Amino acid sequence: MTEAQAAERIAELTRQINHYNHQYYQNSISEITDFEFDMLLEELTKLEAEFPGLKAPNSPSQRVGGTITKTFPTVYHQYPMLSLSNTYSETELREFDNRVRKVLEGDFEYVCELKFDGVAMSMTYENGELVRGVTRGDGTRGDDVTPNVRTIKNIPLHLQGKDFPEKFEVRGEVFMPFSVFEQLNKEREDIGEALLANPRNAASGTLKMQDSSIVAKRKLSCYVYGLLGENLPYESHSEALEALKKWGFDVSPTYRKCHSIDEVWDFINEWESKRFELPIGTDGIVVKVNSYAEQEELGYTAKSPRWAIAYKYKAMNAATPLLDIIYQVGRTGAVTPVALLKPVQLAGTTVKRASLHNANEIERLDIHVNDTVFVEKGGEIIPKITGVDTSKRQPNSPKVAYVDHCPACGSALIRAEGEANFYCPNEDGCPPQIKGKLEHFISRKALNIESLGEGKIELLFDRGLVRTPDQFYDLTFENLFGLEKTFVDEETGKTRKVSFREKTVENILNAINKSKEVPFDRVLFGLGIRFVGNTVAQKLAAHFRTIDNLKNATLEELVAVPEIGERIAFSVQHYFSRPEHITMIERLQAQGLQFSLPEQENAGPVSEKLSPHTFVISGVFEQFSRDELQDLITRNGGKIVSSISKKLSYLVAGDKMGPSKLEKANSLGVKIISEQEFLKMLE
Ligand SMILES: NC(=O)c1ccc[n+]([C@@H]2O[C@H](COP(=O)([O-])OP(=O)(O)OC[C@H]3O[C@@H](n4cnc5c(N)ncnc54)[C@H](O)[C@@H]3O)[C@@H](O)[C@H]2O)c1
Ligand SMILES: [Zn+2]
Repeated sequence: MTEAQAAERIAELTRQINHYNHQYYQNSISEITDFEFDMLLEELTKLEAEFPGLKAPNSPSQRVGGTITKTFPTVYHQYPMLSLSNTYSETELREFDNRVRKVLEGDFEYVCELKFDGVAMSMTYENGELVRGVTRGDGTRGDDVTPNVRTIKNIPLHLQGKDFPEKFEVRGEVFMPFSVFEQLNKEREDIGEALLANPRNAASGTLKMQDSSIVAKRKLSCYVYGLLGENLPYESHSEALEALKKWGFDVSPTYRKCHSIDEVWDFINEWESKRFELPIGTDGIVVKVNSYAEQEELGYTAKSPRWAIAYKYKAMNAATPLLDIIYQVGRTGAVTPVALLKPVQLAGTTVKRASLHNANEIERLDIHVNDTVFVEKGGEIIPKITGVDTSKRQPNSPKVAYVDHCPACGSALIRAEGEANFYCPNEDGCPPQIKGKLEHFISRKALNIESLGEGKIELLFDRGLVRTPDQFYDLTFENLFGLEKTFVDEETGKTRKVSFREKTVENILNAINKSKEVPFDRVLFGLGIRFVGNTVAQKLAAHFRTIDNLKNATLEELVAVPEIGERIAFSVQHYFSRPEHITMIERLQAQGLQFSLPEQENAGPVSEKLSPHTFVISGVFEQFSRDELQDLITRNGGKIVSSISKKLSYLVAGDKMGPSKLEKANSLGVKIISEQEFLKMLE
């Protein structure tokens, strides 16, 4: 390669790596696999070594890849948060060991730890109290996300015992367990939101959220793996880990001291498949020299310590022919393509299907009919297609054409601007949407009609007994008794019989009757309005109190509710614009379902003290949730508005208010008051 060719290639690699870094760290999106990314970076590093004159001082090979955001306060790290050099090969791991042994004399120890796949976090403690949580950012400066870190249950706010240093920093990995991730995606699918790609991206996206109460619901977790500070009384990494455990931190019990690189290699082999049994994602092993004095001797490069290396496992993948693509239609009409594959063994399971997410993904992968594709199983349960083996492509094989009509009802599909998914617009006439809506209505968080599981809904639908939720309430013993159907599982060929015996029918009718007591917010959730998940339903119910108020709300009134954006507001209005929906709600009301919050809470204003003032509330408050505060304002004659304008009477500012809001209020001369000052107004 000539120098000119190298320069061109370096420029191209730099551009690509910067782009993927930006997507990964700023937007929590992986456009390519970690392995592909690491290969690009390795290629760049090698070229720069060969042509040192072409190495730019700010090349991505020289810098930690992350970025800081503009939405959180920026904090300088006391100790830089570096990256780890990484390798996928045993040879390079042994080369690392050789380099270490050249510097250190005699025997030394390594500590091997699992590399949990999440987001690095720096936590500072003073006098035993958590005072700050900061992301890695660009390594020098990170985002101060303390309120979000406080919501993580296994990060102690106060330390146990007494023998901890006055001030120190702990490093750890914040991650989302698989079970939480799957539940979150299920909820997102339920309300028609785009699915999150993997638990790491979900964890990093969650930490960047402005509303800590939502972060708390996401159930993040943290394993700590490092201690830093001045004059600490520990001589090695493993001693520090033991101390951290004593003070109440969660240190994964999986680490091990090793006395040679062979022992390290054994540890790596041992976890290669065992890691899949863990409830969280891991992508490798971190090998660290144990003694602090020896770590200092080895030192650092600009980007990573010389005393540690990450051995990364290659994701398990296999090549297999694509047999077909089928299109599933969900409750909200979203169409999801699923690849049917020639069965192939992967990480101990037989894979027959893989998710393709959406039309963009098929386009990006450039899949042609009959292609041989690569499937990969990361930690996630559903395998994914990561690429096409183009060498096996049959000549003249056409590109896969995405369906343009609903496979279930034949309607022409639509795609809203900026959305990845196609939708079937036939919301009240498309069988999978109808069945999906019925299943949603009876689900536990909605009307909770136990004993009407999936197969039974299908049976009721097939017999023409129930098409809309109000028809559940017309069902009688005679309708149901004796109904029967045998289902065949497509995958396994096993059959399952659903039958309505006397006891079953009684249970169902009881549950239907009991659902009339389910509170308004859950009924609202059960209606299955797109983008109205259970949290949104609670907020709407608390704010509007009755279905009539909600139905008649203007767009402006809807977006004035905290957390309700235009997308939700439009969807709510669209729902109530359909006469079929109004008729159905009226029938449900006539059956006695709850369409308002109880009377006593529904009392009118308790005072007119705040009239005729307008309020915007922003940030997190000490004594009240935002909903409570908002309720307090309206019940005392004040009015909540959505945006800051010159006419606004007060901005009630809590902790962690966005800087842009503050700036706007200041520039318009709006009066800014604290929670305390606000409470004074009510005295
Ligand atoms: N797919 C993409 O588009 C894309 C883009 C950018 C980066 N990446 C991936 O991210 C990697 C670079 O990220 P990085 O610099 O954070 O490196 P890294 O994630 O490979 O290693 C450093 C990080 O490991 C984590 N870690 C987990 N367990 C640890 C332990 N026991 N001890 C110490 N650290 C531990 C820490 O968060 C630390 O910051 C790349 O190698 C690539 O795989 C992917
Ligand atoms: Zn359809």
